[in-house]
Amino acid sequence: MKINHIELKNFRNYKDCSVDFAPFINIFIGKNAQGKTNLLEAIYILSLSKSFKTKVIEEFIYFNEDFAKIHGRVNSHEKDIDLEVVLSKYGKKAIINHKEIKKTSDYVGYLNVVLFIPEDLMLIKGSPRLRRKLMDMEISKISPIYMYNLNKYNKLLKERNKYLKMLHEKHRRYDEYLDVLSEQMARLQVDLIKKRIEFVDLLNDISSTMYDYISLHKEKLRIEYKCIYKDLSYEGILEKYQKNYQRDISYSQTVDGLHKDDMLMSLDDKDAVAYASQGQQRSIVLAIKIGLLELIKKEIGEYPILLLDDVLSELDDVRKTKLLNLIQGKVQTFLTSTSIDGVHHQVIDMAKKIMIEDGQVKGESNGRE
Ligand SMILES: Nc1ncnc2c1ncn2[C@@H]1O[C@H](COP(=O)(O)OP(=O)(O)OP(=O)(O)O)[C@@H](O)[C@H]1O
Repeated sequence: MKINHIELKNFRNYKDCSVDFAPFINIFIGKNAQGKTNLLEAIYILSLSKSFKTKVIEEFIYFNEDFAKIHGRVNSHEKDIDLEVVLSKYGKKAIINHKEIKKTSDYVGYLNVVLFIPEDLMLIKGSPRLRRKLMDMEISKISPIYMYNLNKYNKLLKERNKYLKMLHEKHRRYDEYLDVLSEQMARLQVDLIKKRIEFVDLLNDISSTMYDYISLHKEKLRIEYKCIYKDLSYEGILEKYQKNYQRDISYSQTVDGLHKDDMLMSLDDKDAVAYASQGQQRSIVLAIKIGLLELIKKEIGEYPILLLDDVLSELDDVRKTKLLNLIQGKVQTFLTSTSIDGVHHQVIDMAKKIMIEDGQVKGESNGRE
């Protein structure tokens, strides 16, 4: 999978911009605050119709303009595809081959990306919400039905919490409507959790091998799904809900569910949250990101594209070299950097360099020029 070309209109600090990309490594080079990350963000939005930075649409639109447009030409499974996202005060429009797509789950999947940003280092020691977000995002890329059912589950969860709050405030006991919501949530969770477990098992297989390579065979990485339920059948999940109706009403909250699950990581069976050093955390995140590239390739038959925002400066020379070796000649990669002066690797030498200055492409060069 490759993105060959992008055009931006009124997107962030780009008034009008059009760039062709190289099939493997593209580096956006420029001083701070010139628009390198904005260009990466545009590719990301083209992929998922949402950003990794904000949900506020106005922030994407060039100051004082009415709309922003991102258009890209993608090649996937040897077919050319036109993707377009238009952002305005009326909302967001996602378009494939000039046809508007209403459901996000129908749009996602034509351009798959794996993103690696410095904040991802929080994945190990940060809140479980970050790890759930990673699982949900990545499974959604390979399974539109997962994304569709997860959205349904999240809507039901919101509705159930609102209802619990009302019951609590009016000092009422559970009723049939709470039964209906609980049944629907239990039914959806059976498949959603199964899919998460399958995904984490696969990620564990691939990422533990990657970790072994990155860490020079020092420790063994293990990733496991941590589920709140012991019995994963529909009846088992529903019974747990029914047993805890009174507790949920008094907390005005659905205490159990996949929205509380987690992904556990350990090194030589020691919990990474408690014991992993900074360097080990970097290696785990790197192993997970490379693992995701391989996992997506396994599921859909093509490598996704890789977006690295300011990541080279976060990695030491050994990890940098390992990463560049692994993606060399396989994965179309976009990276941002203020300078590549200190980075010595043939991947960097051969890359397409795109100079960014004040929301404009000020120069392009290929290879060793
Ligand atoms: N809606 C917008 N309209 C115009 N300019 C914007 C808009 N949103 C962001 N910008 C500008 O974009 C610039 C930031 O761009 P970006 O985050 O891509 O920088 P960068 O080149 O990646 O820098 P760094 O190296 O510091 O990360 C800022 O100058 C900001 O004011």
